[in-house]
Amino acid sequence: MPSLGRLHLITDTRAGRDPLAVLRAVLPVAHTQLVVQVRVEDSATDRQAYELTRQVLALGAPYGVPCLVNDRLHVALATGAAGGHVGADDLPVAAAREVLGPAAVLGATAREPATALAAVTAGASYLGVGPCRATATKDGLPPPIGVAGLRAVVEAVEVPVIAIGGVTAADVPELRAAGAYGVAVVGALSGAADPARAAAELVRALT
Ligand SMILES: Cc1ncc(COP(=O)(O)OP(=O)(O)O)c(N)n1
Ligand SMILES: Cc1nc(C(=O)O)sc1CCOP(=O)(O)O
Ligand SMILES: [Mg+2]
Repeated sequence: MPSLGRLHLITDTRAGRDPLAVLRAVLPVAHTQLVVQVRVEDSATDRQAYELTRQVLALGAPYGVPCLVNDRLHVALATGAAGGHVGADDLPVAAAREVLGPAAVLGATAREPATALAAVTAGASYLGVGPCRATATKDGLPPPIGVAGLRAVVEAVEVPVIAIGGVTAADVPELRAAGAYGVAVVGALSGAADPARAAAELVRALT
């Protein structure tokens, strides 16, 4: 399996956002470290998820940027994406691994060491761990686990840990010091006045 990028851009498909414009801006400056995770609103149709994934794949291909699909693993398979990401409300990790096959990248959400270890045992190739900070991007999250919570997970597993939830470039040194391999962001890029510049700052902090 090729090495995982350290900057995971999660698509922002909320009203008023333009995930493909953000991706076009970010690709030239971040492609060496970039992974794109296609995440659509729960209300989106599979067809919408499929079309967005195809567009992301087309934009990322010249740069060799891998694309993962959140939740909807059939969309990952149908589009030839590199893999997927699952959490507590999605297919169990072992089932997701069965669906995607042994070569795919499979991320799983974990918030504490026990579930992290279980996810890795079941076949996760990386973990998304958070929320590290408070975030308005997603409703219904538990309280932030902070840097200490992230470190506890890092110490329990041997796969890359991707910190998520309210992460900005300013947080990266502390998260990396705690053992995070990389970060996953929505707002830090999608909400930036200049996404290319924000991506460059994130990559500089991560590498
Ligand atoms: C890298 C990364 N980490 C965590 C998540 C969250 O996944 P999940 O808990 O399944 O929640 P939804 O994103 O599906 O709402 C993620 N997507 N990516
Ligand atoms: C989709 C998602 N999952 C999270 C988790 O902790 O499981 S936090 C999150 C949203 C991340 O967006 P932002 O970078 O804008 O905070
Ligand atoms: Mg999910």
